[in-house]
Amino acid sequence: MSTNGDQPDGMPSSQPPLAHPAATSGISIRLPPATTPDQSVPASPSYQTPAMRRNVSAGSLMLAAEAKEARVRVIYTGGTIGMMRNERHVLAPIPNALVRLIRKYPNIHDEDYAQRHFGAGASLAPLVLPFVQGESRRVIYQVTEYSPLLDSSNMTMDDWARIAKDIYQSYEFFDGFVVLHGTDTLSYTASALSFMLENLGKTVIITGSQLPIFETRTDGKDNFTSALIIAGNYVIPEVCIFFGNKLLRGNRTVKVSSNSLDAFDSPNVPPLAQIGISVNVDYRLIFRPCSVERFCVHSQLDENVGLLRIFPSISLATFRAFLAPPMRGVVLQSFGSGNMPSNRKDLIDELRAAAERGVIIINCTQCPNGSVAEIYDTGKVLFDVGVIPGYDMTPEAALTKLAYVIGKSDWSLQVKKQMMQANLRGELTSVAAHTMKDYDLVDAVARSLHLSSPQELDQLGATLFPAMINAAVFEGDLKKLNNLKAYGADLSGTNHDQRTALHLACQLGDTDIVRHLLQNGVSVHIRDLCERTPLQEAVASDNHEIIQLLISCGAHLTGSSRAVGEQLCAAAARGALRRLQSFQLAGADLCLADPSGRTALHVAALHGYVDLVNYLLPHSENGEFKDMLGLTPLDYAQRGGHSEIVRLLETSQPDA
Ligand SMILES: NC(=O)C[C@H](N)C(=O)O
Repeated sequence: MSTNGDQPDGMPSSQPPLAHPAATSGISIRLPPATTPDQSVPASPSYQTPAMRRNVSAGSLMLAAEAKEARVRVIYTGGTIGMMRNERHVLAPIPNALVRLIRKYPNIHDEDYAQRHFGAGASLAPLVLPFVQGESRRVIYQVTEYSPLLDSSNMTMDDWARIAKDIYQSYEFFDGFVVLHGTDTLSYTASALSFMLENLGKTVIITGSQLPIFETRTDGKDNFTSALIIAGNYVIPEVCIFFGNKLLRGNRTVKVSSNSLDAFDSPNVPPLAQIGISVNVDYRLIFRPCSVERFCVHSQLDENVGLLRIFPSISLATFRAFLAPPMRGVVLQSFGSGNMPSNRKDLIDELRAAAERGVIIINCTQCPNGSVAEIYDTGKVLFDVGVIPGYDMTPEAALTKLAYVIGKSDWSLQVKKQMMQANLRGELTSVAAHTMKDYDLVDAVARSLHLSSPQELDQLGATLFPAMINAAVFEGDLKKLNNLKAYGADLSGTNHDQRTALHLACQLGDTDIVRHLLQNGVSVHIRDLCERTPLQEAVASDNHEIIQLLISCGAHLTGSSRAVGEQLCAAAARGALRRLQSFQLAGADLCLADPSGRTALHVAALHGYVDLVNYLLPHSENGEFKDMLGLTPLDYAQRGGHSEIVRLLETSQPDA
């Protein structure tokens, strides 16, 4: 790995999806046209625009793809991070200031790299994080600033929906997402987004700061750069919060301090990652979506929800008013392990009546730490009147989950209640953790090797488990895979070449194992040392069933359009029809050109493959592309003397 992060020409591209407009312009990252996604509609790949094809065939080749890069979209909503003191001497967000500052800040933006790769002086050019030792990818990022910028106290559910939709619309263009946000309501936004972003496969990090980034002393710079590094380099398919050197699961967080730089805590779950000299991710804690479904957004939240914190001598009038229509969901913040005054028949009757009216009432503790449980008579009384246990959910998570669940108009009341008790995104712990010691198997090996320190054990696990998982995948042994998981192995773990078990299973073409790994949350987005994804392995082995499985899980092609064009041309030169079909199934635009501007159709015409020409023609806009020599597929067919193909191409011309 070169120390400055530049890669030699010809390295496989790390460009995320082909759709990335920077792939065609080589200058700036632009976003796809804004459309409003239907709720729960899967994202559709949009990397086949005619403009893109024209650009590629015109030889406007992507410079950015030459370096090993990751693309991160930054959504800047407001918050102290971008605030300055106004004429009233109080902090308020300043429009159009953040990006201007970043461009001048060499620790956050490498102007030299940006100029070399995206063109000189382009104020729209993407921002570039200077290369970070120890991380494999240089982060290229684009900031979308919202208008108006908001203090997070002014944010509403509509703002959450806007963020969710923006992530949805650009999902395939970026490797990860960072949301800059005020800290006051950040835990609410993080919790809400964790539910709204369904089957999330990429890293989403929300961060902000306690001191403005414009000030000499600021936590904003560190929080922002660490969030960028993690979002670009680590596949953590969760909505996280980065603050105070810790990466926390968003829906487990609470803001615990209004002035400490360590403003957030996750009382019931340890940090997903800690940032010291290096980034240490605890992959065993990552909550992974385990259904074979694509990423989508559910933006319909119900606003008729509330938090009712009981206190000694609370009046019946207050209680009744709070539970009255239009209220549809209430988080009852009870005492201790879920208790309320059991001698207050008036309140209990009110709760029973509300539950019978269909109001969903969730019991969460007022304590910052711990869970509700049926331990005391004063707690059992709530269960008995139909109040649902919220286990160890934070009030923020319980409230936003209620808004999300009640907003699911196609779920019955019974399903909604079940969902409130289910662990949807790692937001609650409903059963005691299993008792098997995580590292039993590794312990046994360690004992025989006389290893003892926790670090040595961890290292042994990280080395042994991927190898053992791969052996099980190679043997097609599902039982062994399950056993390894029970022993504490992370099925998403990577080998030293950064390949996961899913890469191997796709390469081997074992559909059952692929399905099993996907159902166990193994990410489809992890790229190995050579930048290959599981989808590329499936294409290379021409396994259409596996390609479809991966696509239905949100996989998409990555890499520059030129690289795909080269592979299409290579397949066409071999007459490999099935490979072309594999690429098409994987979402590739069959018109993508190689560096000489030649498409698969040019090559198939030159080599006289009639079946390929027949297959490619309907996807090829009449086959009129010109390569760098100005030659069309028809010219190639004529020069090759392939009369059947000449006829096919001539009859496909619009004026034929
Ligand atoms: N530190 C902060 O960002 C606080 C600010 N009031 C906000 O939430 O927008």
